[in-house]
Amino acid sequence: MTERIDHTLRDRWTPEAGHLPPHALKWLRRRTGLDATTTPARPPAVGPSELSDAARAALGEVVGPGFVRVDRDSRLGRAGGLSYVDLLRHRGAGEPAVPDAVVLPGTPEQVADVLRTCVEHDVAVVPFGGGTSVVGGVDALRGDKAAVVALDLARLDALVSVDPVSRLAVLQAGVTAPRADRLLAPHGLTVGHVPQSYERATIGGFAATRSAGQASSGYGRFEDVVEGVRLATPVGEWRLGAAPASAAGPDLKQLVVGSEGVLGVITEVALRVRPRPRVERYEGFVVDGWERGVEVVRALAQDRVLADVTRLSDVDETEVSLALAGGWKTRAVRAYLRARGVRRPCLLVLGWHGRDRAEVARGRRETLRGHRLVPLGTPMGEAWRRGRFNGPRQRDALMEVGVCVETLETATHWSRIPELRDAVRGALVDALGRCVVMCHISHAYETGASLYFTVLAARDPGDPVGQWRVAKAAASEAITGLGTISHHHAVGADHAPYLEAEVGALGLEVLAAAKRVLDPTGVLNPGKLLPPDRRS
Ligand SMILES: Cc1cc2nc3c(=O)[nH]c(=O)nc-3n(C[C@H](O)[C@H](O)[C@H](O)COP(=O)(O)OP(=O)(O)OC[C@H]3O[C@@H](n4cnc5c(N)ncnc54)[C@H](O)[C@@H]3O)c2cc1C
Repeated sequence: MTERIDHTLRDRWTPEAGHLPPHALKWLRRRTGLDATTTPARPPAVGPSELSDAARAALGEVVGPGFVRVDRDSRLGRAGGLSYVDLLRHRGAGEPAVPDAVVLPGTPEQVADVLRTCVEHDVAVVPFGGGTSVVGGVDALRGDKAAVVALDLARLDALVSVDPVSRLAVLQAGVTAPRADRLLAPHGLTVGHVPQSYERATIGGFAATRSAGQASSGYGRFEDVVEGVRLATPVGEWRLGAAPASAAGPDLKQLVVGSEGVLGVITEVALRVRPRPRVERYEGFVVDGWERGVEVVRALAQDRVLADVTRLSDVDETEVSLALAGGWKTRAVRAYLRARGVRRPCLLVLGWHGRDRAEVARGRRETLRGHRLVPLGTPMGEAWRRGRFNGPRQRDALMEVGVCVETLETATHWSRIPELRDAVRGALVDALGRCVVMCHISHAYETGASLYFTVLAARDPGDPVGQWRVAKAAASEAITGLGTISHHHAVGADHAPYLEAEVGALGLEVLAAAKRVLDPTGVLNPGKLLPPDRRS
């Protein structure tokens, strides 16, 4: 293994502290009423491991004793994901659920043996990839089991095979996204999957959550690029994906993709890969008004000429981007937009990938044909590309100064986009009072699009977790019936109560039946995906 993510860092994204410039702080005070008094972080309490000596010894026999860890840092480092509430818990507001041990198998066969051992010893198993879940997907819940372990897949980090003729690559589940690109680069290939959690998230995690990357318009969502899966379950191994397309019954592979570790542990994924683009071009444009912007993106999607990256910010998100950037360039952009008569600027970032300049130019021409957009040029597009992984660092900086900052997402059909956006915005504002709610579309389809919300409010120092829980519940209620409870963050523990409204009681029965077959004793990821009364 050539690299490891430092999972001990759970109260922020990276070791480097984030930084907010004074003008941004001033703007935040004005818009949210923030007074910037913060409660100092305190490390959470960690109780003793409840894994029995017999279970620990048996797991040690499978993976080697050094790969069963019960020390405080290892356990705390796999306690929960990286949502705002997770970060709060690791700063001392509420207690994270801490696994009794961390188990690090080195091969798919060891994963299968770990599962059998956990069944024998009544131990719950939480599959853990990059640990970037923002929906409670890796919360160390034990359900009705005697103990719970985090099954960290970091050692499954190899490129298994490449078939350049078929453009297929098989990667082990613990390979992180940057490592996948590095492993495929010598073959001239890429997965093209670039979510904002790119730096930490894994191939297995993407498959388990039906992730969507920033270039999903060009490369597809993750489930579109999964050609096959290898799944370890307590009752045996399951391999799926014999051909590029098949009429051999329902697509069972898609039952595994998105199963969030409740049906089995994905150990390998066969991926449809593409030639690495040699040329990438990103440009910024402005559209006057959100409604107009939505019309443009819908037309691009329905005419099948979306750029590989297509991202439309609403007026508030555009305002925040400009306010946080500050400086003379921002003032110049504002003056330019005023001069062009733009009253409600909405930033549209478009990015094209291709083998050469000619291909990129062709794609650009097709996208822009017939649309009158106000150009901001490549500097604005490039600035977005450079900063596209900065969100989590900005979140750390905002948390440092006492901001409640979180995101949530959904998707719906074009005809319902205005209603859904208004409903979610309204619910968040009602719950939080003075706050900033921003929204963007970054995944568009012929029939609809995702809506991604970012919320900024002054943190309630008395009950920060409760403050967000109330707002999140209000937003989830608003989404129910209008859109999906998750376009790409998945269900986890947080959205499980809302799944029935989306897939129906029969849908839950089908999932529960699959779980009874593959995980009869219910050791796999208790409390996730299926609501509590449907798990067994
Ligand atoms: C700052 C930030 C930005 C994000 N941006 C995006 C984005 O742009 N697009 C997007 O789609 N998501 C995004 N996410 C959410 C998250 O990164 C994705 O859900 C990602 O797919 C999770 O990958 P992971 O390896 O970290 O999985 P984990 O968080 O470790 O696990 C996620 C779920 O999958 C299960 N799981 C993990 N590995 C396996 C396996 N091998 N077999 C079976 N089950 C498994 C876990 O038990 C858990 O339920 C973001 C998260 C953060 C914190």
